[in-house]
Amino acid sequence: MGSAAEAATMSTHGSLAEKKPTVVFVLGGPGSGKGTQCANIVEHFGYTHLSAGDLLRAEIKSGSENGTMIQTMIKEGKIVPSEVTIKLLEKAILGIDNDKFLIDGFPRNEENRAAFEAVTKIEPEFVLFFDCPEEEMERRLLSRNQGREDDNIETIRKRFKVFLDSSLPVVEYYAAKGKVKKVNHFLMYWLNAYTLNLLNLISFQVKPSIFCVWLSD
Ligand SMILES: Nc1ncnc2c1ncn2[C@@H]1O[C@H](COP(=O)(O)OP(=O)(O)O)[C@@H](O)[C@H]1O
Ligand SMILES: O=c1ccn([C@@H]2O[C@H](COP(=O)(O)OP(=O)(O)O)[C@@H](O)[C@H]2O)c(=O)[nH]1
Repeated sequence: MGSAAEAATMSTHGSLAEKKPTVVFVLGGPGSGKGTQCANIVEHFGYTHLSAGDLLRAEIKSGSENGTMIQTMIKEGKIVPSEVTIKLLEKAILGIDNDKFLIDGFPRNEENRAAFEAVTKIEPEFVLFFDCPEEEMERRLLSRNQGREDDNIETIRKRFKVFLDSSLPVVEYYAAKGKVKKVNHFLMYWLNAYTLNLLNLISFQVKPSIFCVWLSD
């Protein structure tokens, strides 16, 4: 289960490939601020924010047949099989009358990435990458207070490892294609004041390399 080829053959009604929305992937470690900044971005620009994690948590709540499996994977900090997450993303995108989406927290590994491209034929416009040190992410997650079952120190450590081993290679893949706009945590401390700069980065499509000089450590 879960290969890109298998995902490509699953029923997708072909509609996402037809809709061809603009997609921006928002990536970063657990607690790096993806959700927080997506909320800022949608407030000012015409994007719809889709959090893959929120879609999976809603699926658990809905009592679907996959609910128990998803719950176990999230508790363990593991990555849910691509076909499950991609189906939820597809359903959400097709059900929303917009053509610009911020996809937050996906793709989380190479297999997610390859399966999404195989199924949807969509390449992201670019990737917004929130780069934040582990100790800062840990501090934030432990005080996030959203009652999440995975915001405990044991699962957090597992999620950090999965991020380093499986998710960073996805960022590197897109960086090699010149598609990554990196925002570092020093900027994020000031992000409320600097939100407009972040938004300009998106709306004017400034070359990532210029911003990497400005934004990175
Ligand atoms: N720049 C920041 N400085 C301090 N705390 C932040 C910052 N951005 C987000 N947070 C807080 O950190 C926690 C994790 O942020 P969140 O956006 O949920 O991260 P992610 O979606 O990447 O897991 C939240 O409680 C949020 O309020
Ligand atoms: O595409 C995704 C997105 C999320 N998850 C699972 O959902 C959890 C929480 O992800 P989310 O993006 O909501 O939170 P973050 O870890 O970034 O704080 C992850 O650890 C994974 O177990 C997943 O399997 N695939």
